[in-house]
Amino acid sequence: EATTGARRRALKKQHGCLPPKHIPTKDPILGLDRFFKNLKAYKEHRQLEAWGQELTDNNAHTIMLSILRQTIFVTDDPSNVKTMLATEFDDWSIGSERISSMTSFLGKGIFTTEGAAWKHSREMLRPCFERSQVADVSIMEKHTARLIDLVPKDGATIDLAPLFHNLTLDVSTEFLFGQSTNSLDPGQEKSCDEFVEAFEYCQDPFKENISWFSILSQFLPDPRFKRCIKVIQEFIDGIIESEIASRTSKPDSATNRYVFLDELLSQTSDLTRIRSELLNILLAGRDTTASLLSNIFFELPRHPSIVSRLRREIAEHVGRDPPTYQQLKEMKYLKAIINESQRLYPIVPTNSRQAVKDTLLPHGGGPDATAPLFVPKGAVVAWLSRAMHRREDIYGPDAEAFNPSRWLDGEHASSPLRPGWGYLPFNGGPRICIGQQFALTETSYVVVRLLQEFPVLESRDDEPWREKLSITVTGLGGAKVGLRDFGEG
Ligand code: HEM
Repeated sequence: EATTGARRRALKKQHGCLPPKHIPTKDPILGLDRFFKNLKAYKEHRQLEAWGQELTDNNAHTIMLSILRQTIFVTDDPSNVKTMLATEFDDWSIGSERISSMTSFLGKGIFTTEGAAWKHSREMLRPCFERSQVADVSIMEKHTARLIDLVPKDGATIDLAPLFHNLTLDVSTEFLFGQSTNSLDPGQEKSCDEFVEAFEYCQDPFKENISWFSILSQFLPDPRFKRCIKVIQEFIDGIIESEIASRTSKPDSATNRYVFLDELLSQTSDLTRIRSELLNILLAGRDTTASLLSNIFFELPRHPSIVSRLRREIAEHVGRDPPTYQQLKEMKYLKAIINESQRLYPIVPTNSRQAVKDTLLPHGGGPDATAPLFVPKGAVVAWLSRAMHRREDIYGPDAEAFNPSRWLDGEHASSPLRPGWGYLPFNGGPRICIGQQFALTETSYVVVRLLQEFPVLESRDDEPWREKLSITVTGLGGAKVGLRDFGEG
């Protein structure tokens, strides 16, 4: 029997692996200097940039770091990411940390499981998403119209970000549960405020204020967290029960609206399972789409010529009526704008996987990190989509600029752009975002409707984009704009 060491040496030799570029810390035991550097960057809202800078400073696309006694590899190399997410999918776990921290809040569902349990979730949910695609647009009009009602039409400054947040919550709950939180409707009694507050509390581990106390409190019991979980569970259970009751009282054809929960009820009768899947999807789909919309409305008013071209496309494809699903799909420039926003500001800007056995990555070894890399069982590899999306060797020398034309063949110096695994807003491989189409439809719909409604769109903020980082990232400054409608005449 070969020892682990001998086996590993043989594996490295066989594949020509070289040692990684290890970035030393001043504190060699805990790596505390790096920890404090990260904390400082986080507080200054430039953590993502600082991580990317670490790669640039070391002139390598893959490095090895030690933080608080944990060794992690950091990469912005597309072939490494492809290996973890697709080619060698079975060698990689979503990580014990993610599973334990998120299961307590979301339960076991598509986002928090792996292996056979995850496969089962994915198979059960896929048809629900496929069937929902065309129906989405009808849900969106009602909520978008409410958002438009709340926007001042005389050019007064408004931050659209909180409204997008409410919009995606109202749309997601209507789509998933058949009952909307209606947070944008001033006339509705807010019966779900308690649920919304509890859901938001559980989602943000640092409660937006990272400090010594908030870090320490991660290790202390949190009675409020427990109370919030109870509120969330009771709220969803109530919805599931009322949906079951309405299914029994009405035959299938009595309602023609699409409800995800109905689809799910026809696949399983396990209520705990249904509750968990709904929460998993609500978490995955809500803030992400709201942040994407905010980022688009951060950039658009800063680029009047891009807005003019988009308006021409809307006029040609849609006119003044609300867009159909088919029309949205045909709008190439709109798609290029969404792509470009997700390139510069990917909503899931960094992610990681943990090796479930000794394994290999194609790059990361040797002084220039281009030789194969040996990764021991248990090691964590983080990838930086934000840094990868700004690589000049993939996107050209203007990689830091917002320029949707780069996505249109023949319109940019690096055309045709085919970034492959160098562009990953929704990840790739078997765990690719299952709600991608839903998110793109919702985003496209809202962009088109707002531009149709408001011929004037002005920026009211000259700050650069800065990050507000939690599990996902959103723009700290939101989307402050001034809008004017067509007026009375
Ligand atoms: C702009 C919006 C969105 C972005 C950027 C986004 C991004 C992502 C990414 C990067 C992942 C992979 C996470 C990982 O494996 O570590 C993911 C997974 C997932 N997303 Fe999205 N997402 C968006 C919207 C949505 C929407 C609207 C839904 C549902 C309505 C949704 C449902 C999911 C689910 C259920 C998963 C887990 C899939 C699995 O593990 O098999 N997402 N998303």
